[in-house]
Amino acid sequence: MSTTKGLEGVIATESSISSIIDDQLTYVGFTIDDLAENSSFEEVVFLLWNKRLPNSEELKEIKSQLNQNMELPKEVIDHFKSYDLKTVHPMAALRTAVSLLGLFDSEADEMDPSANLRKAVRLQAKIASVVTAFARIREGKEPISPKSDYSYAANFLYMLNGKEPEAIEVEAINKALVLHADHELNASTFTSRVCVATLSDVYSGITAAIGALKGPLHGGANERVMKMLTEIGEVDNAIPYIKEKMANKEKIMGMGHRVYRKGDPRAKHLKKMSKELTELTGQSKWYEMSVKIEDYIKAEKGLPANVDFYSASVYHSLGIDHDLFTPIFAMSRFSGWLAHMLEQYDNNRLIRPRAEYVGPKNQYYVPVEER
Ligand SMILES: CC(=O)SCCNC(=O)CCNC(=O)[C@H](O)C(C)(C)COP(=O)(O)OP(=O)(O)OC[C@H]1O[C@@H](n2cnc3c(N)ncnc32)[C@H](O)[C@@H]1OP(=O)(O)O
Ligand SMILES: O=C([O-])CC(=O)C(=O)O
Repeated sequence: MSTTKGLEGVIATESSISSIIDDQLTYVGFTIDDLAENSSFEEVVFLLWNKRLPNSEELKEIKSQLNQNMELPKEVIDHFKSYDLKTVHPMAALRTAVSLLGLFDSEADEMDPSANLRKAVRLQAKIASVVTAFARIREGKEPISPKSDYSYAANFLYMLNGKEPEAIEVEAINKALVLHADHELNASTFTSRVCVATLSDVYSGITAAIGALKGPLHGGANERVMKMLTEIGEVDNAIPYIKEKMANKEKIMGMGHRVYRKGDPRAKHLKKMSKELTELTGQSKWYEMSVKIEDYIKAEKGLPANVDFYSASVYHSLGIDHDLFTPIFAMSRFSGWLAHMLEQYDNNRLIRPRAEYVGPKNQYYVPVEER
C-alpha cells in the first residue's frame, strides 16, 4: 500500500455539482464569474440541488419556501438565552443549534429523496436565523423575524442589524454567498459525504461539516485574516509583519490552496468588493494592506490568495463581527453540503478507505502489575 498525505490528488468520488479544472470553478457547468455577476443566492441553491437553473416560477417558489421556513423553534432561542454566550464561538453555537434543530424535525430520519429535499429547504432557511439570533442574543437583543418580501441576503442583514439594509450591502452579501456555495470535495463537504454514506441523516452530516469548516486551515481562516490585518494596523507595517511570520514558519491566513496553483477564481470578485466597500466606508487601509500581503506572498512563495482572504475586509466593511465571518461562509456552504449529501444518497456506497499501519508489531501482553 502507498499513502498520499492529506489525500492530495486522490479522486474519491464522481460528482456533477461543481468542478475545478485549470483553476476555473464551475457550478453544474456555469462559471463562477457568470454566476457571481448575474445570479441570486436562491438561484444558486436551486441550481446546486436540482442541477439546472430555475425558471421564474421555480425561482419565486424557492425564494418563498426559504422565507417561510426561516422562523426558529422557540426552544432554540431559549437554548441560546440559557448560556453565557460571551465565551461561545458562533461556529460552536451553530454546530449545536443544527443538531438541536434535528430534534424538532419529525422527518429527521426519513430517507426518501423528497423528504431530504424538504429538510434541505428547512435547514438552508434556518441557518440565517440561527446565525443572526445568536449574534443578537449575545448582545442582549431579541431576535428579529424575517421579512417575506426580502431576498435571502437582505433578510440575513435585516435579521442581524434590525434595519433595512442598503442595496450595496445586500449585493455584497449575495455575491459572497454565491461565491462560497460549493467547492468540489473540500474538507467539510467530504466530511458531510462520509457521514451520510453510512446512511446517517442530513442533520448529522451538516453538524459534522460545520465542525470541519470551523478549523483555521479551512473556513476558519477568514476570521484569522481579519485578526492579522487588525494586528498589522497600518499599511506600512504589513510587509515587516509578514516577513516576521514567515521567518517563524507561521502560515499566512487566507493564502495558499490545495487545488489552485495560479489563483482562486473567487478571490478577484471579493478583492473588487473589498476595494469598493473599504473606500466607501473610509477604511481603504484594509484593502491596501491586503494587496501588499497578497503581492508579497505571491512573489516570495508563489502562493495565491484564497476565497477567505478578501472576504475578511468585505465583511469588516459591512460592520459584521469578526467571529461571524465563518458562520457566513457556513450559511452559504450549507447549500453545497446539502447538494453533495443528496448526491451521495442517490448513488451511495460506504466511504471507508484504508490506513497503512506503521506502529509497533509483535508485542506481547504483560499483566499490569508486571509493567
Ligand atoms: C475555504 C478554504 O478552505 S481556503 C483555505 C483556507 N486556509 C488558509 O487560508 C490557511 C492558510 N493556508 C494553508 O494552511 C494551506 O495553504 C492550505 C491548508 C490551504 C493548503 O494546504 P496544503 O495543500 O496541505 O499545503 P501545505 O500546507 O502542505 O503547504 C505547501 C507549502 O506551502 C507553504 N504554505 C502553504 N500555505 C501557506 C501559507 N498560507 N503561508 C505560508 N506558507 C504556506 C507551506 O509551508 C509548505 O511549504 P514547504 O513546502 O516549504 O514546507
Ligand atoms: O476546496 C478547498 O479545499 C477549500 C475551499 O476553497 C473551499 O472549501 O471553498
